Amino acid sequence: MTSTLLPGNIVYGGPVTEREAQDYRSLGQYILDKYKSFGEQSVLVDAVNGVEYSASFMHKSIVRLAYILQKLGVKQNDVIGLSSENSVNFALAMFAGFAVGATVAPLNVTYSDREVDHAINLSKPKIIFASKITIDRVAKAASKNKFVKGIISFGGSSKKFKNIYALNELMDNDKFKTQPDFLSPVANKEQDVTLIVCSSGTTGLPKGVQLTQMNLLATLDSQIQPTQIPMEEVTLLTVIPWFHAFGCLTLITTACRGARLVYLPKFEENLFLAAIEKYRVMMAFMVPPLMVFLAKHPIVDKYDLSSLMVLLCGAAPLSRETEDQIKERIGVPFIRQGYGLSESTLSVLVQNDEFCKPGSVGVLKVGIYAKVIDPDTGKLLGAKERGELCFKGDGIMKGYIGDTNSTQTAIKDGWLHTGDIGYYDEEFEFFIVDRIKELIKYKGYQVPPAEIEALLLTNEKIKDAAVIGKPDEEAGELPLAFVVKQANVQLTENEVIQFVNDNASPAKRLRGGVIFVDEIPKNPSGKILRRILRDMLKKPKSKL
Ligand SMILES: Nc1ncnc2c1ncn2[C@@H]1O[C@H](COP(=O)(O)OP(=O)(O)OP(=O)(O)O)[C@@H](O)[C@H]1O
Ligand SMILES: O=C(O)[C@H]1CSC(c2nc3ccc(O)cc3s2)=N1
Ligand SMILES: [Mg+2]
Repeated sequence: MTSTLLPGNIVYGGPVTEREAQDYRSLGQYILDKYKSFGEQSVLVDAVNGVEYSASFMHKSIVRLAYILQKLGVKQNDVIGLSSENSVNFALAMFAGFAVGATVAPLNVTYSDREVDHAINLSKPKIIFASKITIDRVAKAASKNKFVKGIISFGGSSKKFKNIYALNELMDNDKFKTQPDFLSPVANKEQDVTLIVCSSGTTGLPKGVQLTQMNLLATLDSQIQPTQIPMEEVTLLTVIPWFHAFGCLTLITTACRGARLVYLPKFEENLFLAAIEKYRVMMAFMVPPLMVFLAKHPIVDKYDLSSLMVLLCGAAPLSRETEDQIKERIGVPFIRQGYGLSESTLSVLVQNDEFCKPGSVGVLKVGIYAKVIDPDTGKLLGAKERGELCFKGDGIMKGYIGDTNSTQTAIKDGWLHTGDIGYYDEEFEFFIVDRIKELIKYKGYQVPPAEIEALLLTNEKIKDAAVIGKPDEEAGELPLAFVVKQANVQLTENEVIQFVNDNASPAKRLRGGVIFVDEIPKNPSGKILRRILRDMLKKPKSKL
């Protein structure tokens, strides 16, 4: 399927022809019915302890937990918080929340006390699920906010909040064991918010992105088109956190497709590679730092990764060099980069067999419209012209919770303005350049840090790198690199500067210098936290 150009330089990914999820009464009902139909098939695998969960186990447990939530007073459109690393309980809690027609609000497990407080004040959950590692922070935040009536613990406890229930005790209680099935309330699909995901907070405080029942159901339908990547009965691996849009949406889509999803609660080098080998993983969800790990880390050679057929990568820029290195090193036949935002439910662009030029993020998914505009004038641009990417389609969020101003800036006439600069070529294949906010302004040139980072990563002595603009009175900003050296190598600032001089256009030279660091700060979905690097620059040199 190729995209078409509509009048006014609008690119269209083509119609959604398959309809299935949209005809259900709710997302919760769809997931329940899907799990029921998959019977004893294994659908989730905990790669840490090797426990496998069947679809019928998931169905039975979701039904029971849905009754429990109702007994605890959770009603349709009430909000349920969910603060946990990837675990079977995360999936059960989310799907049971969907079943009762509640709005599920996953919370980042790395949030500090202050950030948990910020996030729950956006979504105002009545009940919060918390795991052992988050319960103390959740309890503290709950005690300060009257709207939280109870916490359901996956393990562990806290003295900071009175009303804590243990999930296993609730589930074992005979009162809740009676019913074989659960009927989800009929949703008002266009209006009811089923998920509130927090944006990553890369450019500021995280925003509460409200996704409706229809956003999710329509996205699920777009995923079952014959042109999309098939996932039925495929073994997939994920370590992307489920509290993040990318992780959360891929958990939901794989659940509805009867895939076997092997998950890790956090990234651990050996465990990640061992899981691919042990479970003969065919597809893995990836973010660029994981791709760089596969491309560069010495221990990768110790594992049999021959089962890997597809790597699905998104969330941050992936360089064509890293892509090539992986193909050469482990011979993965397909690398499929995608591009999406919390605000777009899942990816809006993805590569396929036909459109997979190195460095591209692929073509529009079915049902999605795109346009590229001049960020200053708003003028519509054509092929090969760089500008702000805007998208329209069924997956575009309802809005940011409690923030009409930001919603109106982000969505105009139904078009989501992404804040990302990119372009499409003559075949309507898209390329991301960088975020508008992160472009370095050197003497009137716009320098995308992602391009310099990609170049630096091609250097064998460099393990990781990040580039920011260093404020400069004369030039505006000067490109400056933070560099992590590979173990046991000699590398000087001058060598790095020379390397860029030899391989990039003059505006990209590292005129701001090079700072060697032990690690590049990144958030759990693999995005470089440039604001932390900027703060480091402001501090006196001795503290670096
Ligand atoms: N394949 C990709 N290549 C480059 N950038 C990508 C890709 N996929 C996603 N992104 C980036 O991720 C962004 C969406 O991420 P997300 O919704 O998680 O939050 P965020 O934009 O990082 O944070 P915030 O909006 O809170 O500042 C996109 O706007 C884009 O900048
Ligand atoms: O649709 C797919 O097949 C995969 C390929 S990569 C991808 C992504 N989805 C999101 C959703 C949110 C976000 O911030 C980034 C991505 S990349 N989806
Ligand atoms: Mg954003």
